[in-house]
Amino acid sequence: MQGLFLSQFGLPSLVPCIHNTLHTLRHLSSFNTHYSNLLSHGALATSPVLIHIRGSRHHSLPSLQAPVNPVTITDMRKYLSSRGVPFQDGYSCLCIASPLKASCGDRSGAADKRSFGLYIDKTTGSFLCMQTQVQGSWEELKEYVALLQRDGNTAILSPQQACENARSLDNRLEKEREAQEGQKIWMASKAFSDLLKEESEYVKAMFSMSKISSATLKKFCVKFYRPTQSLVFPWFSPHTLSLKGIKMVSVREDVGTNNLYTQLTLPRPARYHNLFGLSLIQQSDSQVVLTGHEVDTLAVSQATGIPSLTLPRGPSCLPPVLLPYLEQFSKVTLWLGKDPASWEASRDLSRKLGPSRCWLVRPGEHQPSPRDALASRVSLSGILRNAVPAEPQAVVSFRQLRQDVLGEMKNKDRLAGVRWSRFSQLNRILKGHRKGELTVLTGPTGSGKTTFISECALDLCSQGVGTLWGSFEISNVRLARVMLTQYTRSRLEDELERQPQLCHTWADRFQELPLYFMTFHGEHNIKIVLETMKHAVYLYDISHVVIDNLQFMMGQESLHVDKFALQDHIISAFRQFATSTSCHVTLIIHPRKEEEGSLQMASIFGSAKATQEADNVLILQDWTRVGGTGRRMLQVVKNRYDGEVGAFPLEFNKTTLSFSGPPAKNPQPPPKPQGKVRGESSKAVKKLLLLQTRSSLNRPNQIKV
Ligand SMILES: Nc1ncnc2c1ncn2[C@@H]1O[C@H](COP(=O)(O)OP(=O)(O)OP(=O)(O)O)[C@@H](O)[C@H]1O
Repeated sequence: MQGLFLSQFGLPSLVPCIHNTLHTLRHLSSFNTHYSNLLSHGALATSPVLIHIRGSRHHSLPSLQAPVNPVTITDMRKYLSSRGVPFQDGYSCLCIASPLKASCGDRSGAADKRSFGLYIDKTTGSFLCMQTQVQGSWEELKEYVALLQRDGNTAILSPQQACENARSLDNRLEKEREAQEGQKIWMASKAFSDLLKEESEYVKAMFSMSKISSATLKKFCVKFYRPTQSLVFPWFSPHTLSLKGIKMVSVREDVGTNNLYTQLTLPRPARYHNLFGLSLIQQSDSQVVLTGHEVDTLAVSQATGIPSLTLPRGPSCLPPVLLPYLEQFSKVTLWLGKDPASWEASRDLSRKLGPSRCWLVRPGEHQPSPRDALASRVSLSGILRNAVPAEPQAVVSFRQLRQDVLGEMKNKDRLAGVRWSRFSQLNRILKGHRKGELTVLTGPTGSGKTTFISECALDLCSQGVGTLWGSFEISNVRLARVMLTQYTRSRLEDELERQPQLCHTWADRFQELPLYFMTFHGEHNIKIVLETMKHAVYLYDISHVVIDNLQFMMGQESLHVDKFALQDHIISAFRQFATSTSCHVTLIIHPRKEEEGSLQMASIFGSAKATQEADNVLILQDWTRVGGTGRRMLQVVKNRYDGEVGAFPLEFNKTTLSFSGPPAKNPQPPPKPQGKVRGESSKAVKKLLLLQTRSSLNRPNQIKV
């Protein structure tokens, strides 16, 4: 699967490397063949997550260290013009008549002009042919164009060729397996019209969508799967209208009035590229409302009649492969939720979509989420009319800033950023991890800087913060091994022999984290690193980049360049990157020299530029150096957000390689990711359970999910 990602987007220097990590662990404790047998006989493939791992385990990683050779929009335009290929300049894509053609005709009759275009992503050059669904890199597209011009004809692909063009056999089989599972669940799910009235009402209440009419649910083909009490949202191919996948959302009762929901997609999230509602879009539609949740789309559509689509993985992620489907809209309104994080996300996503056509709904007391607005009878059309343009203005008055200022005052805590779950003392001082900031960490050689920042970043990543590592000093495999140990809070290598299944269950969960690694090792040029970071932000919605460490970017430059000036230049570049992409950058910098006593702000290598540009400066103090007991202390010496500084002790645990909390006595697999939903439904869950036990409904055969 990782291979698909890489070839698909032509960015081979970003690889999730859990495969290698397990490989290393396996060697460490002479991992036996028993586990492989279990896998090949499918004994572990009881859940979609395991299916995914089973498939990916057999893949070999693509070649690392391939050069990043980004193509610019100017290059693309020039190339197409020089080849005499007419193109349309869209918002985020260039559109050409596709040189590819599927050998099977369009069977649905639903195809329109849009379906025959080939869309080229203006940022990456990767393309998507709507009719054949072939995706590829800019280089591959150039090959197709050359082929077309040589033969003077359209390149005819069979559907199978089309599939194989972008996917390995393993990948295809895995995908087909997932699709079959999805199909089974879909077939066993009930349309709302087939539920008893009482049951239908309770299900709606359970999912806080009492005001969503049955007609709307029918229009969007939403179903209910009784065995797991889940809403099932379909993913239809916009071209053939066949079922490509599903998203299941389930509610679990929580203490108090809140419920927890779990979400599962088939295919799994990395491949779930559904814009829910796309099959209902007409060619003539020129405006759309983008939401972060399916029920919000139902609410918008029902209350306003305006076409609405849901992002596949919540408010903060828009895979670029979906951009071609949004090209037809000259007005896109982003209404992603009711919290400040959704507001930030909408501003970030508007950059991808082209800000000139984007309008943003600012969350506020009178502007809740679409689902809540419908429930409390607030006019959704009115809220949409209040949307503000996303295009930044050069000069503004307080009148335009007023809402933002008041919003910041009201949501002070939430704006402080994502809070660490493992480092409460860091929350006390820094308040949270905020987008667009630059953090500098220093500490004596070997004091544990990498280990500490690895745990901090992992903590955030586990909460959904897309993270990209640039580990220039230690290999990605070693780093991922440290992270996996920190994630499980146990020595997994000791468990591999006794409980291989448990280890792989942990690895499965770890693999689902939004975590990526640059494959640069040793010294590298800052320009290439920055280019890779920019691409990662665009492709994977990364919001935290860790660079370990700055010194590895210095050696590539000419010997004649002044070292301090060079470092200043690199720091400015990272600062600018953080600001322009809204991405947090954490930069490890070695201290100036081995100084006696504890380190100070001035101990950081180079001029004062690093500490001037940084929003946060952290020092990992080694107490042994000042006659202490060997413990470490983290000192926050700069905090631009609210000025609070301070220090707290860090206790290192050698078993778990962690600076936080005790080791797990019996490591258990972590719970699946969960989120909170409104509390309307706790009672409804109980009632539904009662109703289902009492009623004489015939339950379909349970399918193991
Ligand atoms: N507080 C600690 N006490 C003892 N060992 C530690 C501590 N913190 C980290 N280590 C161990 O020390 C080794 C080096 O740690 P790490 O690579 O994190 O240090 P570093 O400061 O990043 O090193 P460098 O200066 O070379 O970049 C690792 O094996 C790690 O497990």
